[in-house]
Order: sequence, then structure tokens, then C-alpha cells
Amino acid sequence: MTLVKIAYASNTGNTEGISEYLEEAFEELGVDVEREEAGDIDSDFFEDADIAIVATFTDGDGEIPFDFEDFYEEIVDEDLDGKLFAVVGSGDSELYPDYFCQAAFSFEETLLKAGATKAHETLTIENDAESDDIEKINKLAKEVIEQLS
Ligand SMILES: Cc1cc2nc3c(=O)[nH]c(=O)nc-3n(C[C@H](O)[C@H](O)[C@H](O)COP(=O)(O)O)c2cc1C
Repeated sequence: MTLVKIAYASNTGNTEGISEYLEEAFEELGVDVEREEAGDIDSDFFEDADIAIVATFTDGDGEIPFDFEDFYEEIVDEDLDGKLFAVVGSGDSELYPDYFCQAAFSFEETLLKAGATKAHETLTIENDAESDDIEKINKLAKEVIEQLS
């Protein structure tokens, strides 16, 4: 059975909500899903995952959220050859136009450097997910799963 693992960090709930939509989208497709908070995981998160999804907001000026920092730094030293991943970011383009969803793009870059394979273009969401974002999340899940077959 395919296992999709979702790691998320969220301060005010937007990204948590996005991670729940992701969980529902993958479950609808009939795969096993595990959803975990960033503070509860380390780099072995990837070991048993067929697909790893990172859902992150952006903090500071383009910074990785505190809860993801350790995990992010550990990935740099990992060999993630053969692992499929996708990143979903939540940010605020009005308040932070120069750093919109920068943490999501930093994750994408670091996962690629560690040898993982991008299963979908990084999806960016303006704060909390609205109905068009949920459609994009459902589409992402479908396209990611199609890559396994
Ligand atoms: C202190 C602070 C810094 C932020 N910095 C950025 C940023 O650099 N880029 C961005 O796109 N959004 C930034 N944001 C916006 C949040 O990433 C955005 O509101 C997000 O939806 C919060 O997710 P959460 O509800 O899961 O915590 C910042 C928000 C706060 C409070």
C-alpha cells in the first residue's frame, strides 16, 4: 500500500488546515496517509514514505518556521535519492511581496539538493485555503499519485 506522509508547521492554523485538505485529498485516492507536526519528526520521516509532502508557512523575512528548523537542517545531510516529494506553502504576498512563500521554495531547493524527486510544482496559497486552493490541492494529490503508477 502506498504511504503518503505529510509534515506541516502552523502557528495560526492556516497551514494546519491546508495539511488537513491534503490528507483528505490523498485519502480520497485510496492511499494510506500519515500527517505529522513538524516538531514531532526528524529526517527518518522519509524512510517509509513513498511520497513526502511538506506544508509550511513562511516566518520572519522569508524564514523557515521555528518548528521546521531542525528537520530542514537535517535534510541537507540526507541522501533522499528515489524519494518523491511535493511542497505546499502558505504565505502573505501583500505583506511580504519579496519573500512570498519563501520557506516553501527553500524546502524545494534543499530537497532537490538531497537528491529527492519533485513530484509536483510547489503550490503557493495566500494565507488560508479557499475553494480554488482546495481544488488545486486535490489536483496536486491526483497528479502526485499518478507518478507512482
Ligand atoms: C512574523 C510573520 C512573518 C511572516 N513572514 C512571511 C514571509 O516572509 N513571507 C510570506 O509569504 N508570508 C509571511 N508571513 C505570513 C504567514 O506565512 C501566513 O500568514 C501564513 O498563512 C501563516 O500560516 P499559519 O496560520 O499556518 O501559521 C509572516 C507572518 C508573520 C506573523
